[in-house]
Parts: sequence; structure tokens; C-alpha cells
Amino acid sequence: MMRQTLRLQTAASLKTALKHAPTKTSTVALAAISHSLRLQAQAIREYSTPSAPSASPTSTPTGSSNTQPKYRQFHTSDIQNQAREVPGFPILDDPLVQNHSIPSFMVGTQNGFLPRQDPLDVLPKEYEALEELLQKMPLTLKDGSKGLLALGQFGEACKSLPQYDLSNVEDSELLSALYRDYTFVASAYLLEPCDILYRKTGDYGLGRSVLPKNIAVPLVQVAEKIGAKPFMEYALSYALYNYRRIDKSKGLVWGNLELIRPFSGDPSELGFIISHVTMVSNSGELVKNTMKTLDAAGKHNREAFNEGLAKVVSTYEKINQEMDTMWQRSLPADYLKFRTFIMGTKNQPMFPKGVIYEGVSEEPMFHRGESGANDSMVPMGDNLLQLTESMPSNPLTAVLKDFRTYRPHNHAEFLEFVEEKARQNQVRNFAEQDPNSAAIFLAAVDQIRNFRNRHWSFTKEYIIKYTKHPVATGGSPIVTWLPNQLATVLRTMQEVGAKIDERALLPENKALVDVLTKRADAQARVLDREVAQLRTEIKDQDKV
Ligand code: HEM
Repeated sequence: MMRQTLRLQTAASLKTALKHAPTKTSTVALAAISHSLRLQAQAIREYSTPSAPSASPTSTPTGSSNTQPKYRQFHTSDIQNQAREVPGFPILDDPLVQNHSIPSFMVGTQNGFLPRQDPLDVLPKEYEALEELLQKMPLTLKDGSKGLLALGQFGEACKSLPQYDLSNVEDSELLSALYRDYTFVASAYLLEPCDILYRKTGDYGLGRSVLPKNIAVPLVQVAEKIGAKPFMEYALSYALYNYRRIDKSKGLVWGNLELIRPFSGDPSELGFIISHVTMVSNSGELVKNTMKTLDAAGKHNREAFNEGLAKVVSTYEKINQEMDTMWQRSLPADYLKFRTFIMGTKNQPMFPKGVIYEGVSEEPMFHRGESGANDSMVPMGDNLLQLTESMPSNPLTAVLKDFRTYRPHNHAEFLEFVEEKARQNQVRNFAEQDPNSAAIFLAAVDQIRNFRNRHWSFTKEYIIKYTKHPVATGGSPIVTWLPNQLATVLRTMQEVGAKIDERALLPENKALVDVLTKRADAQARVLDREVAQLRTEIKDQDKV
């Protein structure tokens, strides 16, 4: 047997470490019916059913968005022809950039969780009034002058926006751009008074509680067409559909990307959003290796499993390194200057009665705000490593599950697929049957820890240091929610580490396991203390 070596946090050594581990017969019983095949069939059915006629903005009200609107039925045979049989879920190897009939967001091995095409950055002439309003909207405009939000004139300016009828728009790229743009207008409109008050007093006060029909009706129309909630989302609007390449021939890298729609125009807002994009630009690799790992676990192929999982580790390592650049690209002291506009209307004191969408429904709507919690990279890791099912059964975990409904339809389906497949193929159990696989599994969970731990630091340094506001933009309690997940990750590391038979590990691997489990122990203790202290300083932390 070849020697196996695992070095702490070193992708290259992880890669070499995985070769030729002895294959053990797994006790895993494969489920007779493949849920994944059912999912695939369902996905293909959905994408190929002819579309239902959409409501005209002036006709019947669309109803409360508390029920997820029906996904727009795209006509396509492309999915069947071009998606790779993984097997189980149609994943695009080719992002099909010329295709304007399938959704902009489809999981792919190249584009990962980013849109298939770069976002449409300027609206067609037909929507000139909307484009102009958005150009004039930010606090600081490109030329340095004050925009409508800084002057407190945005709400008034919205009155002259015509009520566009979007019922005939079918092009998926245009629909995505219109959705992004209407969600920007809606959030700026609803939160403008909060921003004005916050800049004066440090309090948010109340937001506007009625969204006028010239914004509400087209927003709901476009949201229904793309299967989203009629409110600003992370992937579909603020973060992943909001970048423009400066040099089209160059990559999705820092320095080559600018924003399409800022709220503040502050360089730190650019840094905040673009850091998400550059991280997610690695997600195609993550998808590919997640699928390999799942497949290998199903086939009890130890070598392929170790290889796939090691690549998952090295890809998360890259993503985490990219995340670390946030400290320089977006300054902690600037975050609250643009954060107001990405707040939600659910579980937010500024919207105690939600928001009425005029011309749509008499019932108020409540939506979580934009949040990285709606990114799919960490949920994919949670599902692959079966961390989701280890989360405690409590209201905080219910929030985590609710967040998973705030994302492109195809991402949500994919996450569900990964969760189910990992359970079926018993990924954790398969890893734990071999000490060296278990060490790689531990390293993978450690990457999720690395992400969540840095993220907890961001939250303390960018938010809690500057405000006692009890809830985050997504409506989760600021002190208790993130630690709910981080603590689960730390506990899992302690459990996995404790089960590893160290005698079967090479000295280097033993050192790795020792370091990772000891660090998890120490961090768990520190986290408990921090949360206990912060709960005394910030109110309402049990309210979800
Ligand atoms: C200055 C930087 C950041 C701050 C202050 C911050 C803040 C937060 C907060 C407060 C939450 C709680 C959920 C809520 O909004 O209600 C959250 C969740 C989350 N954010 Fe961020 N975030 C930052 C950057 C990022 C980046 C770059 C990513 C990368 C994709 C990201 C991904 C996530 C994820 C995955 C969650 C859910 C965490 C979990 O499942 O435990 N965040 N963020």
C-alpha cells in the first residue's frame, strides 16, 4: 500500500495523501428507488412543460407571496441534451451562454452557482425610465455628486416611473435583469426613510409599509416568471447578478469587476459584493467534486472517494482564502453605510406589519432580506458532509431551512438532491469506516468551520461593534443564529475526531487530526463564552 500523508491545510499534500487507500466493503445499503432519478425526471418535466399565461398587471391580484410563486415553465430540450448524467441531477457542463430560454441560474461545472451568462448590465431602451431612475438612485453617484437617496428624493422620483407591463417578456436574461432592477427599486423605496434616520440618529425607525403599484405589479410579474419571491435576493439580485467585467476577455477576478447597481456607491460596497462573486467563481469546481464524492460513496470506491473529497477540501481552501481578502476590500467601518438597503421585511422591527404590495394583494407580505446565507456553497458542503441533519432541532435551525428557499429554484433543487444523495450513500459513515478517509472528512468539515468562524468574526467586526440592532439583514438574531451552526460544526469535528483510530494513521495524519480536533475543542469553549456575553448586550436574541 502506498504511504498516505495528510498535512494540515495543504491541498497539494491532501491530494497526494489519498491514493490507494484499501477498499473496505461498506455496510451501506443502497435504497432501491433512486430519489435522484425522480428528481431529475421532475426537473426535466418542469423545464419542458409549456408556460401558463401570466397575469396582466392590471388584472386579477396575484396573491400573497408567502406561498412561493409557481416556477416559470421554460421550454427547453437543451437540458436533456446537454446536461451531464451525473447521475441524478442535470448539471450543465456547458453554461449555454447563447440560450435565453432556460433560467439564468442553472448549476454547472463551469459557472457553478453563478449565472450562465454575465448579467445583463443595461436595460433595453424600452425600459429607459427604469434604467435612468436606477442610475440616479445611489447615495453617491459615479461623478461624486449626491444621488436621489442621499437627497431623500427617491420615493418622490418613483412616482414618475411608468407601470411597465412585463407579461410578454420571455427572454431569461432580460427577466433576470428586470427582476434585479425592480428589487433594487423596491428596497430603495421601502428603506429610504430608515437610511435617512439611521444616518442622523443611528436608529432605523420605520420603513414605508406600502409598495406602490407601478413598482409592485411588475416586480411580482417578473418574480413569478423566474420563480422567485418578489423581494431582493442574494443570488438573483444584489450579489450574483450584479457584476460587470471591465475587460470582457479577462476572468471574474478582483480588479476586473465593477458593480451594475450600487446602493451607496461606496468602494466598500463594491468590495463587499465582488468578494462574494470571486468566491463563487470557484463553485463550478466545488460542484464537480461534490458530485464525484457522492458518486464514489455510492459505489464504495474508496480511492475515488478520497480523491473527490480531497478536491472538495482544496476548493474550499481557495474559497476561504478569497474570503479573507474581504478585510481589505470592504472596510468594517463602512459596512453599515450600505447595509440598510439590504434589510428584509420579515422579522425586522422596521416592518412590524410587513409590506402591502399595491395592485397585487391586500395581505401584507414578509420577506427575509438579502444575505450570504442564501449562497449555495456552504449549504452544499453542509449537505454533502451531512452537517444539515446534525443541526439541532430548534427555531434557529428552522431559520436556516427557511433561508434555503431564498435562492434560484434550480439551486434549491440541487441542494435538496445533494442532501438526499449524501444520506442515501451515507457519506459520513463511509468516511468513518477508514481512518484516512475520516481524516479527509475531518479536513473538509474543518473548511466549513474555517468559513463559519471567519464569518462570525466578520459579524462581530463589521456589525456588532457598531450597532445593537438585534437582527441581521436576513432577519436572523445577530448573536445566536450563526453560532447555532458553527457550534454544530465544532461538535461534529469533535465527534469525528474521537472516532478515528489514530493507530491506523501515519504520524503526519495523526498530527493533522490532533490539531483539528484540539482547535475545535478550544473554539467551542470560546464560542460559548462569547455568545453568553453578547446575549447580555443585545436584546431579543431568542426571537426568530
Ligand atoms: C463583511 C462581510 C460579511 C458580513 C458582515 C456578513 C454577515 C452575515 C450575517 C449577519 C449573517 C446572518 C444571516 C442573516 O443575514 O440574517 C450571514 C450569513 C451568511 N453569510 Fe455572510 N457576511 C459577510 C460576508 C459573507 C461572504 C463573503 C459570504 C460568502 C458567500 C457569506 C456567506 C454567508 C453564509 C453562507 C451565511 C449563512 C451562515 C450559516 O449557514 O451558518 N457572507 N452573513
